[in-house]
Amino acid sequence: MSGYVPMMMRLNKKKCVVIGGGIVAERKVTALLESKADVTVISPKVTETIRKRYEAGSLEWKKRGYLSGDFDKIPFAFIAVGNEEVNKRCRWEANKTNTLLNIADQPDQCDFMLPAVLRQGDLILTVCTSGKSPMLAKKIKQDLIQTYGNAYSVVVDTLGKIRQDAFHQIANQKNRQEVFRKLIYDGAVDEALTLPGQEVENFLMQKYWKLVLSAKEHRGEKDSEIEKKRRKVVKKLIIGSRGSRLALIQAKWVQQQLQEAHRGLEIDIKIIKTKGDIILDRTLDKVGGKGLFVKEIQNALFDGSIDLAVHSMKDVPGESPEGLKMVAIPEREDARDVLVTTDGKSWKELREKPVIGTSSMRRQAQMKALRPDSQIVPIRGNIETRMQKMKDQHMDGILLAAAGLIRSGYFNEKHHFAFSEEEFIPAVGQGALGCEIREDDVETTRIVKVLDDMESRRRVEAERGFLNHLEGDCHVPVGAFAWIEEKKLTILGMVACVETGKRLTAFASGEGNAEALGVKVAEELLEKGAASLLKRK
Ligand SMILES: C[C@@]1(CC(=O)O)c2cc3[nH]c(cc4nc(cc5[nH]c(cc(n2)[C@H]1CCC(=O)O)[C@@](C)(CC(=O)O)[C@@H]5CCC(=O)O)C(CC(=O)O)=C4CCC(=O)O)c(CCC(=O)O)c3CC(=O)O
Ligand SMILES: NC(=O)C1=CN([C@@H]2O[C@H](COP(=O)(O)OP(=O)(O)OC[C@H]3O[C@@H](n4cnc5c(N)ncnc54)[C@H](O)[C@@H]3O)[C@@H](O)[C@H]2O)C=CC1
Repeated sequence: MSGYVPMMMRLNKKKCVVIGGGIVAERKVTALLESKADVTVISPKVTETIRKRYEAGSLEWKKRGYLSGDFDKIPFAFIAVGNEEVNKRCRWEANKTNTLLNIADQPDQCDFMLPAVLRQGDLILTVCTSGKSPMLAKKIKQDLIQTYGNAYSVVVDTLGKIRQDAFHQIANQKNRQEVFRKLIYDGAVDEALTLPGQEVENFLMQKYWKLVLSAKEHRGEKDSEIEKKRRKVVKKLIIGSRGSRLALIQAKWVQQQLQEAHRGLEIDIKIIKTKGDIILDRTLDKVGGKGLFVKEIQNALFDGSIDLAVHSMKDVPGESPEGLKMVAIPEREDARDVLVTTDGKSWKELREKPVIGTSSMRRQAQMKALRPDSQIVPIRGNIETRMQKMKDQHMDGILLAAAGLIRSGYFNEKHHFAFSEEEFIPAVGQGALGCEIREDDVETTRIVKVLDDMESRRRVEAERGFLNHLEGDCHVPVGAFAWIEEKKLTILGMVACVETGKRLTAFASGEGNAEALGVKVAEELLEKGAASLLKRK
């Protein structure tokens, strides 16, 4: 038997008549209702399920046998009576009314037949044996579940979003298809299928954005006038940043990355002043230290004066407040701490009783752990001020974050000794930036999401899970460092004592939820007695 055209049909409100009310009719009715067809069942008796659907008002039921005239203005009819005489009359009438017919017990008289169906969300796999062996069709469908499991539903959904976006991003059809081809044939989809469900979308989006970016770079693509018109017009974006040199460097980096990803997008940087007088009139007095600049910039997001805030994740305490979200954690910079001296000594080579400048409890405690003889002096201000103070006050060294030095263009191996992350555990989120926006700002989400780096995000999430669980803040020497090797996330957490320099550490590895892994390490530290160190503020 041949000559079939497989079609996906949407029966929305189309009139369909089902003659017969047995178990086979019931199966057809179920399929029809799923497609929102306007169903009439004609049968003296019906199954329990059909009756319930009738009572619920989902279908019409004519409690009688088939009568000629039943197909009047009916485009589709299903006969499941099991009576050759009835089949014959139906076939004859359907030819006159141009009704397409399915006869459950006479494949050779069918205009169309129903396949066995496997659905994974919007992925629909159908199997048909052209009437030769419906049971085999059912078996093949069941076998297909092994290969096309649940995960496909998310993959299909995500590819759908990507494809929609690509129509805006990539005007040229060939280039667009090349991006799809790379995602689908070169392993990205296969890899996505091995990930936990909640990570699939993020993973594929990353791959997609990277392809879009590199394709544009390689071609040095220029928009033709027509392409420009086709491209969706995006509004101007305003990034909010603190005014320090480093903060501005970070904001400008984000600005540049976004402009590369979305040609023609206008982006301005607005400096948010962090003066005490502005703060006082907004009842922010209770938020101390680091949280202060973050809060102010978040307020600018809330009142709409900026669209995007660029934070150093190290400065962001706890979760985003309700109404805001950290939409992207870009690829993380070096997370290590650095000993800055005039001649690049390591901590071992420092003279006896070295004078070291730092105001961080975490750095102080760890310096004490390495060099119990060191004398810590407080030092504040931005990178430039601190380096100047080191010279003016003849300190032996100061402790700074590598990321800040690198971003500011100061890092120099001759003067700087970078600790390994294990010997000197970094602050939570050190070296990572966070892009925060209003939660309901769909357009900015779309624009900024391109910067999100899944690995960096997972690492930071683990570290923050750890910190939040300990309820640590900048007054307690807490540190954590997470890294990923062959998809496996490992986090090393630490709580230290400022006076003794004693460090308590714990670590855990896993592939599941990053935040939970951080919490696990925090729990372990609490069991080891971290609580007493945390209380001593
Ligand atoms: C021509 C067709 C017309 C149509 O109905 O559209 C048709 C006709 C007939 N089916 C019969 C029997 C069975 N049908 C099933 C099951 C299904 N039958 C379906 C479709 C079709 N069945 C169309 C062809 C599709 C194709 O060739 O692939 C499925 C795929 C879709 C659906 O109906 O929704 C659904 C699986 C749903 C699922 O995936 O679960 C089972 C198994 C079971 O129920 O477990 C049996 C018993 C075993 C056996 O006989 O093989 C008989 C003989 C009746 C008798 O012996 O008296 C006839 C008439 C004949 O062949 O003469
Ligand atoms: N296509 C398929 O997937 C399958 C088809 N079949 C065949 O389909 C037919 C129906 O199977 P079942 O639902 O199990 O049978 P069934 O005997 O349970 O149902 C027949 C239904 O038709 C109704 N009926 C009887 N005379 C009628 C008339 N003149 N007008 C309207 N309705 C009438 C009955 O009240 C009953 O509800 C059988 O011939 C069976 O061999 C069986 C299995 C699968």
